[in-house]
Amino acid sequence: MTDTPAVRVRGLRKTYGDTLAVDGVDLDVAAGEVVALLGPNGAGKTSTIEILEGHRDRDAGEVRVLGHDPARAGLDWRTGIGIVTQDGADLTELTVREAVRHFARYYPEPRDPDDAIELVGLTGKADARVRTLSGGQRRRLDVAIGVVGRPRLLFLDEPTTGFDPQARRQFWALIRRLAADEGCTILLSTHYLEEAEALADRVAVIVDGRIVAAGTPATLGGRATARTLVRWADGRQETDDPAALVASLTRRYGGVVPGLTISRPSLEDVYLDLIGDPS
Ligand SMILES: Nc1ncnc2c1ncn2[C@@H]1O[C@H](COP(=O)(O)OP(=O)(O)OP(=O)(O)O)[C@@H](O)[C@H]1O
Repeated sequence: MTDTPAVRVRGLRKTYGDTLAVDGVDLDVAAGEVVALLGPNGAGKTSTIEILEGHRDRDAGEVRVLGHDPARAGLDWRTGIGIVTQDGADLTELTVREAVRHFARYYPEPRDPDDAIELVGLTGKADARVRTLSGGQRRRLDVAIGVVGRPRLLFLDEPTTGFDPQARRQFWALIRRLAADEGCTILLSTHYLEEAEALADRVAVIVDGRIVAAGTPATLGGRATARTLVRWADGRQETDDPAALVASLTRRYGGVVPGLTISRPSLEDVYLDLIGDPS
């Protein structure tokens, strides 16, 4: 990692008419880091990401992406960035290989398009027309297009929507490889808590256009220091010292404690708490 952050955002604001979509977001992403944006529908994740990509204007705030303001940055800057949007481009009549080749031409040192297709597991569909792909296969193509230019910084807006569980695991492996082997910085949004937990060095939770919590998946919202819930066949207790409680239960039962489970709040528990879910 270098000292210059890949992304530095201060006081970002964006309104659409009367809707305040982004309300004073501060965000730093260090070079080489994987950061996940979490938040309910309409929280402002896509608006934030699209401003960082240079695809949307902002109303206020400082934004630096790879050291430049995306609202004014040139072609050189753009070639350092990979983008996977929620919608994807309209490529229906091209084949998968033609589509990836087309985008590879925009970059000075692209990957071999066939390598990018292989990275996302679409080799068997390289000659298929884009319109014939399933939803999950189409999303994989979007990811291939996002990484074909060997970006230093990759934006992924809900990249695994529609993926089957195996495809999601393969995608996670790809993201880890890009981060670990190529030093690629990654900012992604996702609704899958397990995806954030599997991939992100840090997560930021956005609600109503504001970041309400940020931290590592293990520590977000005080998760690491939250009390442990110990449950057994005929009781339950929250405790700071689960080992002592289990030892005393073991003595009480004279051996195996029936129905014993020990749990900390999951990332999903913490997240639902942060977004104010009453259930
Ligand atoms: N082009 C637009 N015109 C008007 N309002 C918009 C536009 N784009 C977004 N909004 C509004 O801005 C708010 C934030 O939307 P945004 O798409 O950034 O949220 P999000 O967190 O990405 O949501 P999701 O998880 O559903 O993708 C929402 O209230 C949305 O309706």
